[in-house]
Amino acid sequence: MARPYRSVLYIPAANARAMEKARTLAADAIIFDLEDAVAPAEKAGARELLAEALRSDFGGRARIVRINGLDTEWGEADARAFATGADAVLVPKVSRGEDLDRVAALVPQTPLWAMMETAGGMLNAAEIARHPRLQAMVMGTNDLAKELNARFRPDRLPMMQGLGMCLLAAKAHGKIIVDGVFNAFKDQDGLRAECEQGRDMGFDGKTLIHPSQLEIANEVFAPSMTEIELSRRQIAAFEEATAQGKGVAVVDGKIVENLHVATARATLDLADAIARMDA
Ligand SMILES: CC(C)(COP(=O)(O)OP(=O)(O)OC[C@H]1O[C@@H](n2cnc3c(N)ncnc32)[C@H](O)[C@@H]1OP(=O)(O)O)[C@@H](O)C(=O)NCCC(=O)NCCSC(=O)C[C@H](O)C(=O)O
Ligand SMILES: [Mg+2]
Repeated sequence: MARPYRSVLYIPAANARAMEKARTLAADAIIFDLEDAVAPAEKAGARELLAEALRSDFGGRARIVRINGLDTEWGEADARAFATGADAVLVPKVSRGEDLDRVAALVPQTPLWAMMETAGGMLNAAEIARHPRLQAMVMGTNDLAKELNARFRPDRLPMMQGLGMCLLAAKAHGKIIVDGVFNAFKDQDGLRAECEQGRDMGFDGKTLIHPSQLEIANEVFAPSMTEIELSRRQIAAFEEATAQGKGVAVVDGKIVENLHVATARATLDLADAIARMDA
């Protein structure tokens, strides 16, 4: 990853004040939402407001625009309006690779992100992940729960199969993947637990709905000082072992092989990218 995606904050594109506030918030990326967070009567106005907002600077924050589906009356105009000027266009409710083709044609120069939030999308995750224009997947756990008629549980058991299938697909094709939102935005302990679970599974970060969620996501999805220090020692020990003609080193009583060194280097690369982002 050339940049971190620890915290990916949704902002309704009809909310001028929140968009202005975003320029000062510690979000790695912002999803400007034209879809579910904007009422039908506000869609056209939100599109214009967002186009104007994107003409000025959001610092190093990645600017993602979530358009309406092309099966709605707004989708095509959204895609045309943000064919340039955003860092990516996020397509809602992607169920097959071909759902990305039409948007790709309307937006020829901008990377695509896909909302993974339908039962079909889970089943076709590999086909979607291998789409040549796709850069990232975003879990849409609210829509997925609705389609599955699943209940929200702290352990997210009903979501696990879908989360796992999308993770496997994204990792197999080298794509970024960001976890779904935690709806109870005043529950900091619940958010931390869900971030920890997502980090343990391998997600690159979490989508968020409120600024109060940024700090926890940024902390949980960043390498800790302990992980950074261990990575440095693993790399040094492995290089020393290699210089002595050995293929394996031992650090803290655990073996270190070249695959562990690859993980250690990725950890340090991410820490560097975060330091650049926070500078
Ligand atoms: C949830 C909210 C409606 C709460 O809004 P509000 O009551 O205004 O919150 P606060 O009074 O606590 O706000 C304090 C200040 O923070 C600013 N604010 C609030 N939210 C945001 C935000 N998302 N980004 C930037 N700034 C924000 C307020 O303007 C206040 O600022 P100030 O006046 O200067 O003090 C609201 O947070 C909200 O609308 N959140 C986003 C909701 C959203 O985008 N939903 C759609 C995406 S989720 C989804 O669809 C996922 C997926 O598709 C799925 O299926 O799961
Ligand atoms: Mg959704």
